Amino acid sequence: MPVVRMLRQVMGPGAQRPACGCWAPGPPARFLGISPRQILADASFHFASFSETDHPRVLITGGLGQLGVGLANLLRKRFGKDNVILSDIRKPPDHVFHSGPFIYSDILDYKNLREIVVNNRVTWLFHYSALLSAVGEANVPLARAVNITGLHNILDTAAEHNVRLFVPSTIGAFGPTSPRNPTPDVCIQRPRTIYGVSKVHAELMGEYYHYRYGLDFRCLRYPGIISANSQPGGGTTDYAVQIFHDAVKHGKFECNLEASTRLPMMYIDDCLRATLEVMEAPAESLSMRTYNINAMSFTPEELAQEVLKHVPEFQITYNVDAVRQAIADSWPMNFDDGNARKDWGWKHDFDLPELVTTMLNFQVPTPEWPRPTEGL
Ligand SMILES: NC(=O)c1ccc[n+]([C@@H]2O[C@H](COP(=O)([O-])OP(=O)(O)OC[C@H]3O[C@@H](n4cnc5c(N)ncnc54)[C@H](O)[C@@H]3O)[C@@H](O)[C@H]2O)c1
Ligand SMILES: C[C@@H](O)[C@H](N)C(=O)O
Repeated sequence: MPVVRMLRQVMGPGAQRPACGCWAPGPPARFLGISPRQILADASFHFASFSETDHPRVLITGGLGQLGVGLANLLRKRFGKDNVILSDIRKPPDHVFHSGPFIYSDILDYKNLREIVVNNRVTWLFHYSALLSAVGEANVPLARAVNITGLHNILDTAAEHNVRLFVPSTIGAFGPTSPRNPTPDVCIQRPRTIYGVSKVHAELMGEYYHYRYGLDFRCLRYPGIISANSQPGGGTTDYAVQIFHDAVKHGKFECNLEASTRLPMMYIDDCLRATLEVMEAPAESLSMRTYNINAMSFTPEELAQEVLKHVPEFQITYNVDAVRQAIADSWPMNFDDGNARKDWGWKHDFDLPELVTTMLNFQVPTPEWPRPTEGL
């Protein structure tokens, strides 16, 4: 069988005529380096996998960060424990290792990625590996490798094996010349961090692979995400997580952003639900492939006022970190997510008062009120 015909079988008819109606003559050149024998083996594997199960077979990269374990919990409830594989380059804690499949995966290792996708018959991939805004500025070469080269490996693997791909973007994909209040889906994007540049690159490359090769690419721009039982990975919005721990433990908090710095934020349960909802949305409902999502927007001062309602002795002081402040000053203050609400029915559950109550309840579990399972 000619190589091109076999590749079309692997990628399916959607690969030839994507939603845009343009013709996608074939996969990227890297695919054509595969031997025909290998393609044949992979092709029969795919056909078997689609007929065997209604549930997607999921891989999460970078799954041991702030968001990945919560996402795995949510998806395992929905699709079954064994259908969701968490992966990372770090060693998982015991409770994560025993909660479902976990494997080592370095997204910079293209061959290993392909093996994982083929051997596990992966049909959905959530690509969470990244260096966030502040740690990215501290190590630009590593951020460039992980966030850009790693993304290329993911895109090629997903396109080659007909995998539906979710890549999160961020408020950090906008910059000082973007409209900031509110920031619409489509506007000027000239971020000034390597993190932001890599995320704009991811948005554009994913959309390009969609139109050119039929890749089922879906992307949400997340606000700063707030979670109680997972630590943030070195971003500009991390203060909005740490404040709750310090309020309960010490009754005070030293903030590394100025009191008036307004940023869009979201509770983790809303973020993970949005992620599942956009992945399950019918393709016809998606007028775009990259959407803003939003829930609330506040300053450190406003957050502190809300905390004060629950912790009357709470005090906030400010010791501004120049790097984080410059980043925050270039980001959106409010996010316009009207398209997500219109196209696939996005609706957040948590506003600021519910967020603060929930976060503080997590910090002080009582015997009568068992700790809820976050991210489910
Ligand atoms: N948390 C937020 O507030 C937020 C907001 C917007 C977007 N996002 C996006 O969501 C995704 C997940 O965010 P997070 O907060 O969980 O990030 P995180 O920094 O907490 O976790 C990232 C994970 O990637 C892993 N990683 C690093 N290099 C890797 C490599 N070479 N191969 C495989 N894994 C590697 C790390 O070990 C880490 O566990 C990221 O893409 C991030 O940009 C997060
Ligand atoms: C906003 C988001 O992308 C991340 N929390 C950061 O601050 O870098």
